[in-house]
Amino acid sequence: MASYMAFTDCSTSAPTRTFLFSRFRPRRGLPSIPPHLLQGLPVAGFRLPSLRITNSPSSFPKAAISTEASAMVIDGKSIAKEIRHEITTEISRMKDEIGVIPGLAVILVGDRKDSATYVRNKKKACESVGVKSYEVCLPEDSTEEEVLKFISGFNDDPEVHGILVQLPLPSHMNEQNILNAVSIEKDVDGFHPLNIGRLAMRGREPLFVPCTPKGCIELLHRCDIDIKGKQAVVIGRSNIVGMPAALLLLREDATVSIVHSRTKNPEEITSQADIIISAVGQPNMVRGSWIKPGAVIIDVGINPVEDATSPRGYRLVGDVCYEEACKIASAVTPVPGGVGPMTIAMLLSNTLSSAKRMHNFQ
Ligand SMILES: Nc1nc(=O)c2c([nH]1)NC[C@@H]1CN(c3ccc(C(=O)N[C@@H](CCC(=O)O)C(=O)O)cc3)C=[N+]21
Repeated sequence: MASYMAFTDCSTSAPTRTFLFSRFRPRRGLPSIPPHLLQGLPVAGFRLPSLRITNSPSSFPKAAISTEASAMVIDGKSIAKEIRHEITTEISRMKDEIGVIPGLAVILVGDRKDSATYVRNKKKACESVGVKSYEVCLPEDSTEEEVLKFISGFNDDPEVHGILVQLPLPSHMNEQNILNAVSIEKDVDGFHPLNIGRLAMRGREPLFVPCTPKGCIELLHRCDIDIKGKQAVVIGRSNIVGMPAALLLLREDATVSIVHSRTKNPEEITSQADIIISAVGQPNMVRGSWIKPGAVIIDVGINPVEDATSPRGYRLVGDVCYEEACKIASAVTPVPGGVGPMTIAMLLSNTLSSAKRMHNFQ
């Protein structure tokens, strides 16, 4: 337990090159070129780090970083932008062909500053792609019934294709009752037990997959990182990230372990992973020694740490000690600019799919 929680500060000052993997996505018909084969090729103004092919018994990772190794930074912000662009195109096509505009309703209860920021960002993102957003802000001391009344109104509103209740809710509310009330056809967060249940079952399809885990997998796909047959470790077992991330990796044919606060040897287990998804909310918990050389790291943590030199008085760091990870991993997501922007892109994507499904629009 102690070793799990122990972390030391590992400030993020390492200069790293930002690299948009998605540029390498093969266009139709072209074979996929694994990044490790692109050794030394100058691409889009960047050179890939020099990679050494090892004789690792597992086929992954083939590339271990040599000398002053520097992992490729998975640019979630650019990839999310590319996805928003694709969504914008689809939304205008739908509007032109059937006159439907996807709508997303967001319910915010209370005055947590971080929640207000997230909701503001979601609204901005909706505007940027042409999703119509409906926002309800209720005071902290609202009753559960009041929230349920708004959910029921949005459930019945044909212009609303997605409903999101910003979490966490005030402690006097029963989160389960509230999440259960969202119609599964509009559950763009994918938090309804029926959607999670289907996600957990082979041969069943959820209507929606939770946005953050979906964003993690989308990053791997868009970076041409194979998941099938790989050892994946998810750190954290929350309903909204860890658990669904593990289920998604399993659906992608990874061999999945979940490391959590009662795991006896988290470092030993994590250091065997080809892919690590960390979602615990402990700054710098995952140290270099937890990382197998060449592993791919998706860092979901967004942790404020004090920083007098920053204008806000704090800065955001992930769960993973970024500068150590950069020396050992083959690819790593930064915080901010990694998974966060993908979460919002996936929310827009789920809202678009919902509108398409409701109107039978392909
Ligand atoms: N029902 C519900 N659904 C959610 O999806 C949900 C939620 N409740 N409650 C809170 C968490 C958190 N979350 C984030 C979304 C985007 C960023 C994001 O875009 N972050 C940026 C900027 C961070 C900054 O600078 O403040 C980044 O990482 O680069 C972060 C966090 C969604 N959540």
